[in-house]
Amino acid sequence: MSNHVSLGWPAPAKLNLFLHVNHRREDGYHELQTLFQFIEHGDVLDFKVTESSALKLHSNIGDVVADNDNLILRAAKLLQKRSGTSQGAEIWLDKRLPMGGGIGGGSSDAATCLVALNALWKTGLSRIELAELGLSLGADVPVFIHGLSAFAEGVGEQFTPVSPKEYWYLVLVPDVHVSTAEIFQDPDLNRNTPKLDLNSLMSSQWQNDCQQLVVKRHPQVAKTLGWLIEYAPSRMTGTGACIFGEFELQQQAMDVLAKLPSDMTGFVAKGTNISPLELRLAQL
Ligand SMILES: C[C@@](CO)(OP(=O)(O)O)[C@H](O)COP(=O)(O)OP(=O)(O)OC[C@H]1O[C@@H](n2ccc(N)nc2=O)[C@H](O)[C@@H]1O
Ligand SMILES: Nc1ncnc2c1ncn2[C@@H]1O[C@H](COP(=O)(O)OP(=O)(O)O)[C@@H](O)[C@H]1O
Repeated sequence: MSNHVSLGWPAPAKLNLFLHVNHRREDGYHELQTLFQFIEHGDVLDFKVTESSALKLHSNIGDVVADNDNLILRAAKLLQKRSGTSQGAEIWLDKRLPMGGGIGGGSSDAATCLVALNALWKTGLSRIELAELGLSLGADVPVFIHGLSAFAEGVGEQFTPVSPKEYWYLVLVPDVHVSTAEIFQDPDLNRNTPKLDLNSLMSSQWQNDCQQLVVKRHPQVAKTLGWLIEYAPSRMTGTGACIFGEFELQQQAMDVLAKLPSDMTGFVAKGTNISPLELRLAQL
């Protein structure tokens, strides 16, 4: 086996351009209608295939996430089990995305790991099979595996590729952790938005049904949204806490970033309807 390290596998972030909560099911899960778009900003993973089945992760986040919980190692183990391969891997994670902010970094890492190792181990699973594996790790993993901006329904597992406008975004990261479970359990969540067909959704005004509640519960999110909305149409992604504003031009987003108060953080990135992971896969 060679010492070759396969470098530069991107794990991009996503934004939920809209997020509607339609219904709470008997099992407590919520049916959603949401529009995912990737952004050109994310974590980066490197992989070295090994002959022994051991899996080893090196990362720049230390032990913030225990190995047993890390979605990268959990994804690699699942693929080993499902494919029966005897190979292992050494994996390096360069974590650049804020964690738990609704931009999907953990899910994207898991998806990149499944797609990259399936190629490097030559385990030959189809995209659909990989997405099925990924779904057991989290509702947002399949869209990252398919790699195209998509409208998703159900609990996020049924989707249709769509091509929303690729704006430049200024993404602000409030220094607060919003628990997805807590938001979905909150009696005040607006969970009864009527389901609409895709055409009506694409042409209606986009909103995030979790935003009002998160803003009420977390003053830091309210303050961040209140600041950004003065400069651009802005909303929350996922169950928070990140807020994004949309701009026609990179320079406009950079100009607003330059005005950011010292107690706020953020970054500028372009929306893209094809995941950067697809481009890396095509280079193999
Ligand atoms: C709602 C989204 C939109 O992108 O939020 P973000 O995580 O991105 O903020 C995701 O689909 C989230 O997916 P994921 O982050 O995998 O959620 P999970 O860990 O599976 O769910 C955490 C908890 O939230 C609740 N939950 C989650 C998803 C859903 N459709 N209905 C729910 O009621 C459940 O109580 C679940 O136990
Ligand atoms: N590789 C990983 N990167 C980020 N978070 C991870 C990872 N593996 C497990 N996690 C766990 O998943 C949680 C949610 O991660 P993340 O995907 O960044 O948030 P969100 O779904 O809100 O965008 C983190 O708080 C962390 O405990």
